[in-house]
Formats: sequence, C-alpha cells, structure tokens
Amino acid sequence: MKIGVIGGGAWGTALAQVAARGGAPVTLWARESEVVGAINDAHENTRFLAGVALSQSIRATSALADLADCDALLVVVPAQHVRAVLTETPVGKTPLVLCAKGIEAGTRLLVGEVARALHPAAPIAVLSGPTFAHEVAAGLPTAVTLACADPAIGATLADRLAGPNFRPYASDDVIGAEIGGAVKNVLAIACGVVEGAGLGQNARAALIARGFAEMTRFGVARGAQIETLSGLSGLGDLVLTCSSTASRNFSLGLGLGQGKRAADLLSDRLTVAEGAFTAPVLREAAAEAGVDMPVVEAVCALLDGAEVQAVIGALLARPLTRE
Ligand SMILES: NC(=O)C1=CN([C@@H]2O[C@H](COP(=O)(O)OP(=O)(O)OC[C@H]3O[C@@H](n4cnc5c(N)ncnc54)[C@H](O)[C@@H]3O)[C@@H](O)[C@H]2O)C=CC1
Ligand SMILES: O=C(CO)COP(=O)(O)O
Repeated sequence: MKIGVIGGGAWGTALAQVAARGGAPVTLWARESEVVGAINDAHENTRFLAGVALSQSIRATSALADLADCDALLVVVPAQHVRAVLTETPVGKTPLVLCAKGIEAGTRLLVGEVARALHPAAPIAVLSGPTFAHEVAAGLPTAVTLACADPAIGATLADRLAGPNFRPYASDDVIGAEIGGAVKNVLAIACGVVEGAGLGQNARAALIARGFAEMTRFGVARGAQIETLSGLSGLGDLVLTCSSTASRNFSLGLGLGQGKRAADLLSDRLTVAEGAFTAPVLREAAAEAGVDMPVVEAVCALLDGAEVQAVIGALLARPLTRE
C-alpha cells in the first residue's frame, strides 16, 4: 500500500517517517521548494522538523499530480488550507486520512467534512491523538485514534501505519475524533494563559476538566460519541497539549497570559497554532448549536486583545452552577 502525505510541516514529515518504516515508499508533497530539496538531498526537513534523519524511501515533491499513484493519502496541511490543496489533488476513490486539527472558517466545517464535499467518492478517515511530531519522529511510544466509517478500510489503514511504537486504535466515530482535536487546541491556549498569568496548578486542572465539559457538550451536539471524546483524540490530546510548552497552542496562551498582544505573538510565527484560527469559528459553531462554551469565549476575547485579568475575572464571576 503506497502512502502519500500532503503537507511537509512537522506532523506531515513525522507521519511520512511512520509510513516509511521498513523502507516502504512514501511520496510527500511539500509547499516549500526548499523543504522538497532538503528532504530529497539531505533526508532532513530542516525547516519544520530539524535534526531528524528521515528514511531514504521518502521522496518529496512539489507536484500534487505525483500523488496520483498512491493507495491512501494522509492530509496534513493546516485546517484553513485543506480545501485549497485538496481541490488541486488527484483523489478519485483513494482513501483520505485527515490529520489536521481544526474547523474551516466561513463554512464551519470540520476538515473531514471539507474533504467529503470535495471528493465524495473517497472514503474518509481521521487520525488524531496525543502526538507531538518530534516524539513520533524519534520513535517514542505513541497511540492514536484512527476513525473510519468503513471498518475494513480503517483496519487496513491501521495495519499499514502501525509499528512497535505507533499504535492506532480503531473507531467508527469520525466526527468525534475530529472534534476532540479541534477543540483541544483552543483549550490548550487557555491553559497556557493560566501558566503565563501565574494562576497555579489548581486553576489549570480546573480548566482542563471544565474545558473537557465544553468539548463534550459541543461534541455531543454535533453527533460525537462520548467514548471518543474521553479517548485518545479528545481527553488524551487535551491533557498533552494543556501540560507542555512543546505545544504551540499552549505557548501562544503562555504569551497572552504574560500580557503580550496576540497580533505580535502570531505575526512572526513560522509554525501553525491552529487554536487561534479555530477559536472564533468554534465560538460561532457553538452559538449555532446552542452550546455554552465560556472557556472558548474567553480565549476569543484574549485573541481579540482583551486584558487578561478582566477576562479571568469575568470567567470566575459567572453564576455558580451544577457540575
Ligand atoms: N506538529 C504536531 O506535533 C502536530 C500537528 N498536528 C496538526 O497537523 C497540521 C499541520 O501542522 P504541522 O505539520 O505541525 O505544521 P507546521 O507548523 O510544522 O508547518 C506549517 C505548515 O503549514 C503549511 N502552510 C503554510 N501556508 C500554507 C498554505 N497557504 N497552503 C498550504 N499549506 C500551508 C506549511 O507548508 C507547513 O507544512 C495542523 O492542523 C496541526 O494541528 C497534529 C498533530 C501533531
Ligand atoms: O496536536 C498536537 C499534539 O497532539 C500538537 O499540538 P500543538 O499544535 O499545540 O503544538
């Protein structure tokens, strides 16, 4: 089974490395010509995943047409670019595995829904979970949710990607797997704020638990299964990204909590902090679904430039309620 990877950022490169285990051929499409050159010439993605010696069986390309002979395509460009890139990709009936975490601005569609609308004949799967790219690329033990409505296709993909230190767990809940990854990025920003503002470990734990309640309310309203939200792609990823400065979303929140301006923190980023794009779309989607998401609203306010203490004060001043 020949795997194609669309997206040469840190995560696309790490997943290409996973798929290339044992010398299996992998084609990796990258947008930047210097990334394509560095991978083909030096077997390293010096821009997005420096220091990792990549398998020689990964061949990088700047031409989406080169993915035409692949048996499955992993889609790993940031969520806001999935539509543009998939529009240009030869897909047909090839299974698409969505690995980006976010909701499309404007349409409020999850990336799997974008893919399904563009390529209705392609089976859709979602790979999501607690997966820092640098750890996966280093071969450290990692488990993910691999969700696909068709169990046979899901099992084939899981078998192809699994390795001694990379364990996909099967699910048929594509929506649930997507919602966990999209929402946790916004909550990770909130946890970074707590750290940056020096609010303590109690506050962070409370935020993880109350944030998870928001994720669950929203997920259930959109048809997700609670078991998925409390699994690897939901709670698992929430715990990871709410606890570590290795998370770009947590780091963004850390800066906000220290009083830096969102515009300044975002302006010179080379890498993506998806939560900053997802937050306003999630706020709209939650309002549309009639779901209360106060932590998400607080993150939106901070991204819009509100003052940290005022936002935290307003969160804590909400009327007392039942858990
Ligand atoms: N880095 C990680 O540890 C993980 C990332 N993800 C998700 O994977 C997705 C990709 O993130 P990373 O690989 O980390 O990216 P990255 O932050 O390492 O690199 C940025 C990526 O964005 C791409 N890009 C920028 N502008 C673009 C455009 N106009 N059109 C298409 N692509 C464009 C760049 O080519 C590059 O591939 C995100 O949704 C992220 O949430 C998921 C799990 C782990
Ligand atoms: O999704 C991730 C880990 O599962 C990566 O998190 P960040 O995008 O916040 O770095």
